[in-house]
Amino acid sequence: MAISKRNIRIYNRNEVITFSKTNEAFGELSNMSSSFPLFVNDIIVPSSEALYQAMRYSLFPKAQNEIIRQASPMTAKMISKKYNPYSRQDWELIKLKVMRWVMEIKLSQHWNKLAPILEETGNKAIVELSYKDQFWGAKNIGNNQLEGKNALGRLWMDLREKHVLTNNKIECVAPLAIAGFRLYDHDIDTICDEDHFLNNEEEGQLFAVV
Ligand SMILES: Nc1nc(O)c(N)c(N[C@@H]2O[C@H](COP(=O)(O)O)[C@@H](O)[C@H]2O)n1
Repeated sequence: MAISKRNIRIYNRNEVITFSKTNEAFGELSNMSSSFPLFVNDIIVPSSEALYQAMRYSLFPKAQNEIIRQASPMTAKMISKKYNPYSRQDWELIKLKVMRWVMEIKLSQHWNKLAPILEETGNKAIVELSYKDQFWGAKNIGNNQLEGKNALGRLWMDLREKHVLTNNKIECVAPLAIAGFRLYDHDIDTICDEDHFLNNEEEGQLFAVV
């Protein structure tokens, strides 16, 4: 799909942190990672990709359910494609806000894993390296240059600056003020990190007392 030239960035590949495949360096930052399930309205959503795609159909619970049932983030995206004609009409206008909301939940609920990874990126630009997606990522244009809007990388950089570098953990994520922002026919609650996902050390301590 052609994208407007506004907000396009060019990065020198040698000067930035890139992520692409989930099993490679910084792959945790990809929405295609299945290691970061999310907890929304008492529902476990297997990946950030599934949550983002499900919100595209926030008035169509059947599509949401089929997307959220997928353990594989890529399959969730593929299932979502099938329902594209039933997308929210305002999707192109709200999708960046929705992605930001999803990423805040991911960072908040997996702070112990993700904050150190974002810290490790220092003050370098973070870029989602893509073969074709110049909206969410940037692609190789030769001469060690990457070109794209890199929306996902830029959202991570903003979260890094506002929360990680200032050690300002996100405790609660408010729902977006968007009409019909619903999951399975219910309004979305403010989502507070109540340790739904204990890390191994915390789990060990819990079991040690009983
Ligand atoms: N692995 C992968 N393959 C693609 O073909 C992609 N376009 C992406 N990008 C990710 O897809 C999500 C956005 O989906 P929409 O194009 O808005 O439906 C987002 O998670 C991108 O990071 N990844």
